[in-house]
Amino acid sequence: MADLDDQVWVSIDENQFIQGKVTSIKGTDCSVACDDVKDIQKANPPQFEKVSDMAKLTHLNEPSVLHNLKSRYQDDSIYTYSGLFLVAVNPYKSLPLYTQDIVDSYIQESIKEPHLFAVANIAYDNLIRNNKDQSILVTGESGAGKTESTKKIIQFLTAKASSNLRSLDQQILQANPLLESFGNAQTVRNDNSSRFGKFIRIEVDKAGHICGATIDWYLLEKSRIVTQNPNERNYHIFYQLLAGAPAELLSKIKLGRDPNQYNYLKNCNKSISGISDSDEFQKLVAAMSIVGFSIEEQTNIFTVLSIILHIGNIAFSEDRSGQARISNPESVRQLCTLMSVSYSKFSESLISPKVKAGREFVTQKRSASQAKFTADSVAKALYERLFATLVKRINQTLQRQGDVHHFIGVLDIAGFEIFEHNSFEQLCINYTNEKLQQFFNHHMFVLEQEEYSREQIDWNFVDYALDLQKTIGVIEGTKPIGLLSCLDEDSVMPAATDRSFTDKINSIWGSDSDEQDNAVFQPLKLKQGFQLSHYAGKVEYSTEGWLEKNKDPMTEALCELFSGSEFTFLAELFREGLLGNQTKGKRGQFRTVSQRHREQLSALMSILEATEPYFIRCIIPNNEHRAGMIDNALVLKQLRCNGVLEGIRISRSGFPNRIFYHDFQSRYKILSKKSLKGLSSKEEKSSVETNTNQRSEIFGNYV
Ligand SMILES: Nc1ncnc2c1ncn2[C@@H]1O[C@H](COP(=O)(O)OP(=O)(O)OP(=O)(O)O)[C@@H](O)[C@H]1O
Repeated sequence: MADLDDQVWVSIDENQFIQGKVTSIKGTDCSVACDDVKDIQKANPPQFEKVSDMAKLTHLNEPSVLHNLKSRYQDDSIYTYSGLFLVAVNPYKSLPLYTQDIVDSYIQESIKEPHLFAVANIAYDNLIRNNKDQSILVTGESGAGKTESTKKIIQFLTAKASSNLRSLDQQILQANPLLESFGNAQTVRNDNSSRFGKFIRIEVDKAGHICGATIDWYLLEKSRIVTQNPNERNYHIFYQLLAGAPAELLSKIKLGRDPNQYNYLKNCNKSISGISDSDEFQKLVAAMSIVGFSIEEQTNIFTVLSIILHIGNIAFSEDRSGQARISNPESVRQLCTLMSVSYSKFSESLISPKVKAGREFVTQKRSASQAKFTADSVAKALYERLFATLVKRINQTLQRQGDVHHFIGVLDIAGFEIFEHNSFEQLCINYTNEKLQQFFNHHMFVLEQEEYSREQIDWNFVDYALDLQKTIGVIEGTKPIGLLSCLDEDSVMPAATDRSFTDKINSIWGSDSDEQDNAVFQPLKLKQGFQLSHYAGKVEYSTEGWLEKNKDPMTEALCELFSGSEFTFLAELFREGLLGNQTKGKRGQFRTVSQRHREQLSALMSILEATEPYFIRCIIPNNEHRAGMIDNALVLKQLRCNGVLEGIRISRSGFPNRIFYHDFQSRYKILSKKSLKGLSSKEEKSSVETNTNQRSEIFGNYV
């Protein structure tokens, strides 16, 4: 409880706090100089104003954290430490924080202010000192600044640990425009939104120089190829190609310049204000050359993009019996020439495919909408495979001969998502974040434990990683069967539907036990779906379309057709193992999206667990993309979702403050009976111990 004249925070609703001063205390009643209070939390003394590490705050509560971030942000101090986290608030304006001079200052450690460079610098130094791999985990919601932060970390590392080969540094930096052209798109939240997650490992040799890099990618948003919201766009590359490619190239790959000619591009935005797609194309081609793509390879890649756009233009009609027909056969013939596959086989696989029934093959009749669905699936699969090849090719260039001693990995992955409508994609991303948060909690636990035993302090610290296990168990568990395994089972059952899958998981996880109100899984009463409690909050998932979303869209016949193409680049896209998912499962089916994601995630977690991690939390300050403005509710929501508040909760359950003996002496010497002047550091320590033992009622457990 607060004392007279204390500065306090008063909550006026869940997300708003105002500062006040205690004016009188009578018994349990307390008057504060402000109105409408619900809850009071202590404010910090003035010397803590704008502290660069919030772990130092005497009162570590939500309003203090928000106030501190906000007042620093107003001074353009966008980076703040919060214990193990570096919090980065998107400035939405260009700040002079990333010049070569600033890079040099962080390398020389002449600036102490929180910064991405400071984190990267420590990671590098620890790699050398501790002889251990390092990882920097950057998360945040869309538009929060993850990709920009990742680029800056890599900029710093290439400067600090510059390779002996200048060309390699350049290639690492230039891989980015390539990834952005093919993996980023305009969305309502961000004009340059990454639609995939990535883990970039910067590899270092024994001498401490960069000797290579490897990029892993996760969960590319394939649906965007086929449909986009009206205020968004398809992937940048399509617009860049149409706007910037020379006329001869376009004519060679059978493309026109106008995006309105293509179904996959015409129903959404065509341009982004302030961006020239044509200039971006020139930059892309330059980057492709630096990364080592030959002109032939570039043309092959652009041809596949043309194929995708033409697949989107295949028009289907139906005859009287409901059998699909291709109504623009001439254009589809041209498309087949571009693909170097037989027209009859291709059209058959779309409108009347042969499928295995027992030992025999039977011809299936397809409606126009079914045929369109298959064509769209082919386009999506082609794009994903093209993206996979591109990254694989970049990795080949970035892998140098020479011994990789250790790496610093930078993970740039979407943060926790709670939308109005949450589907399979949100479950995958939230599951990933749940695992990453568990990793963080466990790491924090281990560090605390080490610290306490070093200081020989009695402790009873809980491993908060276990809190998250219940939810993770529901998603990935095996007993009785987790959501994802259940989905995989149903995805290969001919008779299963989204409804039957939902009923099944509800009956497994949503039993009517006494504990049901507290259970992490709850069936939804009014909708087809379920609710899951994540550390960041409860999320309702709708299960519509999950079976289709989870299946590999390519049939065996289509894979065979493409892998037999004379256009070898296209055929190679269907080679075994490209997506790591083509090794067939037990029943001869292709791997599902969920299987692949679980495998990738588990590989990622094993890598991360063997590293020393650093955590960067990017925050979007407002939804208007405006500089200098903080939306309290929005920022608090993110601090909850990204684990910063969870981290604070955990620190508060231990010993929240750590003060050097010397600082402690100067701050509290007035309370000591003895003179504490001129003590050696050893004496300082013992005098702090004596004084705190005597006055534990004053210091509580703060030291
Ligand atoms: N440090 C920064 N300095 C200046 N502007 C920034 C900075 N960080 C982010 N921005 C601005 O915010 C925009 C969005 O940032 P970014 O693309 O990095 O977000 P993101 O978190 O990666 O989003 P998504 O998940 O959608 O990919 C950038 O295009 C840029 O305009």
